[in-house]
Amino acid sequence: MRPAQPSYQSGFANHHASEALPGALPEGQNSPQRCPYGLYAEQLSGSAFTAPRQRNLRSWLYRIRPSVVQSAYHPLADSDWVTAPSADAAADPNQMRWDPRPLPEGGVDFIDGLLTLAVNGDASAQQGCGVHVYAINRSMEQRFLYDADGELLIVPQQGALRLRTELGELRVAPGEIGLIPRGVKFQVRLEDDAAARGYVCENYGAPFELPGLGPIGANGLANPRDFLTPVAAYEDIDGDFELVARFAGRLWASRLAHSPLDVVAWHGNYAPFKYDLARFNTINTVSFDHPDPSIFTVLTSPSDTPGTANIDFVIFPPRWMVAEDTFRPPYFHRNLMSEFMGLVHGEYDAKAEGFLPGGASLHNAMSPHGPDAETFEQASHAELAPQYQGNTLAFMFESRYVFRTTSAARQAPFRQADYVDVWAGLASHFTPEHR
Ligand SMILES: O=C(O)Cc1cc(O)ccc1O
Ligand SMILES: [Fe+2]
Repeated sequence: MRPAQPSYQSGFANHHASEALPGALPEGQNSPQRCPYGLYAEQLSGSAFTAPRQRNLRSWLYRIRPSVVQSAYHPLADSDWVTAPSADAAADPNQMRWDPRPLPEGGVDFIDGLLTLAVNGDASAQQGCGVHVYAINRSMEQRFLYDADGELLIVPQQGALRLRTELGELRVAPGEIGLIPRGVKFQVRLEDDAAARGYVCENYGAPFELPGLGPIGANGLANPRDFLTPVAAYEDIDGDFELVARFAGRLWASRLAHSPLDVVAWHGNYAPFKYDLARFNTINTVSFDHPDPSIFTVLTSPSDTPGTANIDFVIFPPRWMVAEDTFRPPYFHRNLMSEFMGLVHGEYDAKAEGFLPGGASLHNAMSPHGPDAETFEQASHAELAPQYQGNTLAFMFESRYVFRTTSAARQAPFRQADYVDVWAGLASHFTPEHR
């Protein structure tokens, strides 16, 4: 009943309808007295009932057993997963950078393999996010996870993942992203490779949505139809299963005697999705100067202040550089917003070396950053022919809230202690006697 290769329905936050058995979806209503095939109806609400229609999120799930059929929750031991606010997390204006986190030894699954680098805001207040890196070499078999604290934006860097969710299955490979909405039960399996690594933005705030396009017009950036949501798929298996809940910054576990992936049909607009970042319609200057990276926004989680995101998810994809008489790489910068960056593959145009695929950097509010000395030197003298920058895929989680790093991030052996020195070679070239 569960597919070898997943099938998808297209469209961002569409009102989808899907059934794995013919006629499993009730017609014309949500809660008939008796559901087809003896299924139970269960609503999953991703917004307040009274959220405005454009922001209202919910799906109706038709499942073999309702989710209440589980044991009591009991707390699990703490892991490397940290949630804001946390006494362990410290605000620090220092620019920070990390090498790729090493892949694990022994069997480590997605829950155990999640390590938090930074958090901001307050999960219980539905503000801010957690930034994690996962490094795993084991599939989740008998255990499942849901996150009550936020949605999970998963950015694989190495190794494809199979995200098996209540609402169907997604295959997400490096160069793609996957999103698991708050509360959706799922498990992560390794698809082809023995190990996998990537980044996760655990968004405590408003769910990610497509940014407004303003003068760009009706099309461009991430187009809605390229977002893919799974079709319904279920398994009817008895056994000993663990359902792990992330709740208010702790892990809890409940036991089930059946697989929680027992949703035979569902309809609604609250569902997981994937997106291939290669589908991003990149828009940039064809004249001069370096536009602000907001032109590369894939998804935004708005805050209560217009235009000032809880988190923007921004990518730096392959693109042509054609700007004339321009310093082409990212400019020197101090920003109200705080910038966490990762690299999926290739090179990032502001950093000649040291920012590696699987690595990360953090430039907190108003901390200066920008091209390293070598990049500045090269780009100041480069011949400005049209140039295709093909070997690159970087991304940024940009937030209005200062990122607080975990002690594990600050003390990590893979942290680059000397990062600030990448700018030390920027000497004065000031020549008052020559323009
Ligand atoms: O590398 C960075 O810091 C991100 C970034 C990229 C860019 O093109 C312009 C500004 C900016 O902060
Ligand atoms: Fe910046």
